[in-house]
Amino acid sequence: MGKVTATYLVHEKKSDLEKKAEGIALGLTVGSWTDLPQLEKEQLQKHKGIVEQVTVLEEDEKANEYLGGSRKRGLIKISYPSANFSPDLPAILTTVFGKLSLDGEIKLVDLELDTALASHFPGPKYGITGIRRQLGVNERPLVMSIFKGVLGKDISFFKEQLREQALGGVDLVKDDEILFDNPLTPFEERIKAARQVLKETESITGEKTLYAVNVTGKTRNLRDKARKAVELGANALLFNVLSYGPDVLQELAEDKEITVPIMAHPALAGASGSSSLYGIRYSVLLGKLLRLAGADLVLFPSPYGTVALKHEEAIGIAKALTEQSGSQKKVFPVPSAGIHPGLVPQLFTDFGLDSVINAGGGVHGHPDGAAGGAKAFRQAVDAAVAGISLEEAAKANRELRIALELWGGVAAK
Ligand SMILES: CSCCC(=O)C(=O)COP(=O)(O)O
Ligand SMILES: [Mg+2]
Repeated sequence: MGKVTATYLVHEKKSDLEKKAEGIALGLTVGSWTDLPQLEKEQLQKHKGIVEQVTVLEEDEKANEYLGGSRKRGLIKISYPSANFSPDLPAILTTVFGKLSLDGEIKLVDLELDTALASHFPGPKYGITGIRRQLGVNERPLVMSIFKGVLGKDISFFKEQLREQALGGVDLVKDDEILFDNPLTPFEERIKAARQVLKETESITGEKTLYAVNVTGKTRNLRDKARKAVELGANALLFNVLSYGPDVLQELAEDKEITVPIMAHPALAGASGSSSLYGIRYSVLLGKLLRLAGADLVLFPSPYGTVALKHEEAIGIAKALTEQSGSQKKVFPVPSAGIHPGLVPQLFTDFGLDSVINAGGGVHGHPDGAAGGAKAFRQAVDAAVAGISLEEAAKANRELRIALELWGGVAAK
């Protein structure tokens, strides 16, 4: 019989951790157990949660101080039989962390699906290899930029900004996640305009650029909107996955007519992932779950910029996206937020060749404009891959030199 196994970090005031674990395993499955007649116990056996492991950890002084008293701390691992739920993310999440997420100091820190259950989640359609194949770029991290300041501007502004970014040499350009359908830059117009601009820039640079259009609006319209985007020539989609739920992403990712990579934005993730006591660990929320749901690229805050995650958390997300996981394709990690060319060597050290360097302000804020900003990033990436320091590379690369003068450089640790 198949199963899903969840690991929780608990800070427990009252019971010992073994008792707590047994309470969860029963409470989330068959409920009360001990008072039932033998026959009923046997019938329920196949539905009962199993406590797989309880690991007692040292108490955390900071957590105790915050919670106002001593707490037993530990990891509890419980498996839930597949007989209890249908093979979809809403059912799995409700089983392992539905009511439980409301029950005191408990955080979901890992989730493992056995092979039978995982077979219901094909994962990314394209992943790292598929996207590299589309772009014809294999030897370096990709560079992505973000439209900025488009709100209140019309389609000619959008086209000009796209042209600059693409001429500077970025591999992908994405809408900002806060750009929704609007009269000045309507969804379909953006796609058509991008198609025309990127055809022109490719004829100049010889390089392909993907544009990820933000698929937004009511859930009931998303699939048709995404299909229409593809029909109009969109070559990637951006999706605010947590505003809708991972199952909605899965619906888009598995649709046979949606034949372009999907980029997942982490908007709202902090509400579930930022606490050390509650919620869902980022490596599960933005890593495992989004890979299961079929994201081809996942954005998350890097450890360095304006909105920063702890180093181990950012690495944990990237690991969940890229480690071997059955037959699922690997997903591009996109560490983001406040990124400038001076951070590239450190990002390359942390996230490696198979990652995407992504920036908005760090491209548009360049004194030479977005084209200069994009060039500075490409120069920094080439230097990092060649093992040349940014200072050395800046001697021969004007745009990089200007960027370093403005934002500084950070030597990789
Ligand atoms: C919080 S990760 C997503 C990054 C993002 O959407 C963004 O707009 C970053 O812009 P920046 O100017 O900080 O590069
Ligand atoms: Mg943004």
